[in-house]
Amino acid sequence: MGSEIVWLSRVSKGFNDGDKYHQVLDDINLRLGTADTVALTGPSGSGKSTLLNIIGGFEFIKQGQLYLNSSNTSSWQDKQWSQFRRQHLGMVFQQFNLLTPLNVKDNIAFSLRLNQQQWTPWCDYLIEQLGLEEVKHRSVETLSGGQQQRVAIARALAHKPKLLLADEPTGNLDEKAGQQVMTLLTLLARESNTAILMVTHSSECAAFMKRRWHLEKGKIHE
Ligand SMILES: Nc1ncnc2c1ncn2[C@@H]1O[C@H](COP(=O)(O)OP(=O)(O)OP(=O)(O)O)[C@@H](O)[C@H]1O
Repeated sequence: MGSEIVWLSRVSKGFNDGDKYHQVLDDINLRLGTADTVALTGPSGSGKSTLLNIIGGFEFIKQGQLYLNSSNTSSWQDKQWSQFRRQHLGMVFQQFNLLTPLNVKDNIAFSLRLNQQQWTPWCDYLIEQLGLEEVKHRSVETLSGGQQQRVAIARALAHKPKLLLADEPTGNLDEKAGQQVMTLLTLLARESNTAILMVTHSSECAAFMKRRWHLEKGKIHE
């Protein structure tokens, strides 16, 4: 084993669909190294979100092994999963899961506090770079979809995670904002050695990542 942050070995996953079994991932092997950046593409329903959910511990596997930070997760209990997520994982999913009574700054500060971390100049930098300066004291429920997406991105990056899982992180953004987000993500990967696995349908966004994985019919092609 090398310095992978994520290693999947012979992972299969499927779901029962009525009386049929639908195989989504078929004997997948993949490695994501420190500071690796990967664009994950594939047709709708090919299993991209399922793969992210497995790596984040939201879907469990019965076949194959998942190693995170060189540790085999098959023996992990809830405690280890929450510790890994708090300390090392940033997630931007299609639903932003923001805390709606709170304002922008408090949403970011709340997730830092969960991990006993303080607000740092990096957080101010994120707010500025993501164009959230003017709305930072506004309740997130009053923001547009694109603004909420940028808050979700700031929150996911605030603790400089080792691994960022992002599902269409620029889906609600216009081209300029999308490019700014991609520039930020690449900067983060370089500065903090963060590995990024990002689902995207945009070839412009995919071009910011070093590698590309295409998922189709249960298999990953690089
Ligand atoms: N919890 C679940 N129970 C049953 N089937 C599921 C579950 N999660 C995913 N699936 C099925 O697994 C397949 C892959 O879904 P997934 O959401 O991972 O695809 P995707 O590539 O992310 O799609 P999209 O690009 O449309 O978001 C789909 O056929 C979906 O219906």
